[in-house]
Amino acid sequence: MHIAIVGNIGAGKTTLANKLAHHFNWEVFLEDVDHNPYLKDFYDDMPRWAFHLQVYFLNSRFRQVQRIKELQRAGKGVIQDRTIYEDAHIFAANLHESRLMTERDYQNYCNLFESMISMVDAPDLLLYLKADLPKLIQQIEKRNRDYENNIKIEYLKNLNEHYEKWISGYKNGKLLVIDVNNLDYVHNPEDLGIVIERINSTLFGLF
Ligand SMILES: Nc1ncnc2c1ncn2[C@@H]1O[C@H](COP(=O)(O)OP(=O)(O)O)[C@@H](O)[C@H]1O
Ligand SMILES: Nc1ncnc2c1ncn2[C@H]1C[C@H](O)[C@@H](COP(=O)(O)O)O1
Repeated sequence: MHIAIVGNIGAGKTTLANKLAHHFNWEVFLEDVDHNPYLKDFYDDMPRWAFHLQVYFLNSRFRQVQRIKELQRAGKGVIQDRTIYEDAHIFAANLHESRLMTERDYQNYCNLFESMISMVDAPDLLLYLKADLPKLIQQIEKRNRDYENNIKIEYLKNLNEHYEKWISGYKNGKLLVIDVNNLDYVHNPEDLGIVIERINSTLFGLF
């Protein structure tokens, strides 16, 4: 079983991924953030570092996909925090549309993505955490990563629009959309229970 959690920056993916991994006793795959050699530079100067960062994330996500396949073959369950689809359909597409990535770099990136995606299996469940801008801003501030302090509201808004468009056309497998605006699974166990019930019901038809 492979559940992938998708959603905008600060939506609560990592927090939920850890909680679900604990609940189901499955492996968790988190994003390569703390050791990412480009992320801080990217936030300082997006046009300069956009392509480098996208290639870095694409490769790290692709490696993750290979490790997830191995675990699945061994019969293990996996929770994944963010997917390779989001790199291309959300972040790279947004950088291109916002003219922060050149046409030439974007086409080069898309060709690379196309070569890789044929070797990627869709998750058994794509769990989209849908959050409005105030919730995202509040949670990004709460997390307080220094390089994210200058993220523009416009950037988050554009990413949210890309998420809505992508999710509305997602046909690769089961999809569960959870509005997290009024959920607090950090402090309220009942809220975590609601999410788990909805996952069980979507995956196994329970409840
Ligand atoms: N539903 C929630 N309610 C309240 N706080 C949350 C919720 N989800 C996440 N948080 C908090 O918001 C911050 C960002 O969450 P995180 O899981 O790192 O988001 P993401 O991985 O999507 O960027 C963390 O400090 C986390 O404790
Ligand atoms: N593909 C990406 N392009 C640009 N930025 C990205 C990409 N994937 C992740 N990020 C950024 C967004 C956040 O600042 C960190 C971690 O993501 P989070 O949603 O907080 O888990 O990396």
